[in-house]
Amino acid sequence: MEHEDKSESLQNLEEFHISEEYGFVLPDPLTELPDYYAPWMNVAANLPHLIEGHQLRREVAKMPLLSTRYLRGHRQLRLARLALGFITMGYVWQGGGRQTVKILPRALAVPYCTISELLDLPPILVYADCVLANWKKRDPCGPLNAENLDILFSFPGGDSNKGFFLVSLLVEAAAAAGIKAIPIIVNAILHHGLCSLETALQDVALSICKMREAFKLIHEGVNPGAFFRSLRIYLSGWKDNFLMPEGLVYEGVWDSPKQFFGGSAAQSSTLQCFDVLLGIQHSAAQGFSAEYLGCMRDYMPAAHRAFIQTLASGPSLRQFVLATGDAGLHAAFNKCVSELAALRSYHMQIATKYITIPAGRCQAEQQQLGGCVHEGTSVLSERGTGGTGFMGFLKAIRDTTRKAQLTEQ
Ligand SMILES: Nc1ccc(Cl)cc1-c1cn[nH]n1
Repeated sequence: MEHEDKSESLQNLEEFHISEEYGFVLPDPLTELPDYYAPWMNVAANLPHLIEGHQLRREVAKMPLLSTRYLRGHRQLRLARLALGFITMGYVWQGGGRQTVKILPRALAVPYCTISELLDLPPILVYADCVLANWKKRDPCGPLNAENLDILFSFPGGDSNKGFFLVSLLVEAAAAAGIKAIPIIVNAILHHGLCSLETALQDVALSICKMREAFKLIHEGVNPGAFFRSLRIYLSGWKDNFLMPEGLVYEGVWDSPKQFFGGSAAQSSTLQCFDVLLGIQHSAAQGFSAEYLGCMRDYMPAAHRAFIQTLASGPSLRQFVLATGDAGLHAAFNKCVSELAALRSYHMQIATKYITIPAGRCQAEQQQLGGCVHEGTSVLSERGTGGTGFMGFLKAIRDTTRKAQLTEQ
């Protein structure tokens, strides 16, 4: 397809399930399903209580095998997937990683895999579930801000769940203005609109700066110990995880166990979108494979994956800016790169506070008291929620981002 055609297809963000106001966030997620699905919704709504009371596995064993035929439309499918995803993670990790299970019962596995196939997403909780679709406004007419938001489902870990998922949501919402500028950028390249291009790049840079500002809310919203000891465990996956070396059997779906990565910020379409826009290509780095980021696209909603792929196959912004030799465009492009690098540096600071430092304390406890509750999950203390060598991963992508600056003309 010629660049012109691609530009046309990128102009209509709605076609890619992207909202001008919310970006990749699912606007106005549903909060209820038809009463037929009450067995799912009741368990998902009471997950922290059921897990802490060691009652979840018993409740799942009682769950009927429900048909997915009464689910209507994208939002009902997303809500059903969200509920089943939370229950699945709770079911697998309720022992904190020490008493893992090998089989997901069919009452969960069959509908979860059916819905996941319809949405072209893996049968494991992903960023698009727990961040992009796990929210509601307290006052529907009110603003999208921390005071007017709540989450739909939680794991054990108290209010830190709400803080973690809602701060991530606000980071994604801050990106909306930058994502909205992408079709303008592509159009400007194809029609040599240098002024509109410079303005659109300034919008992208400002949007990324606002993402970092939103990220700062994590300090008041999330307790490091609650995140490290609890929430993080429930976001873990069963691929490259020594606690579940073979993966998980999805009873009634596949005979052999399957492996899937845990939730990760690498599943954010926003970050991969800005990388593609700016021509930033990440390679292999300590603790994670080069194809990991590519693989994470399979953990994004299909329409968002398609947007990134269409953008990647379009004209190169980097080459265009270089070819113009325009100082204003050069500066605006580099401002986008420096803001993205600053966001990634900040992410490293947050990971240090919420994973590296608590992990060090946990290991010190192990040595002194002979038992840190997470000794069975020590591999995760070296890794982020997505099961990767997380600090090496974060540093590598931050450093690659920094190197993407256009050098002096
Ligand atoms: N913010 C997030 C939100 C959801 C999930 Cl699943 C993962 C993360 C994450 C992991 N590492 N940094 N952020």
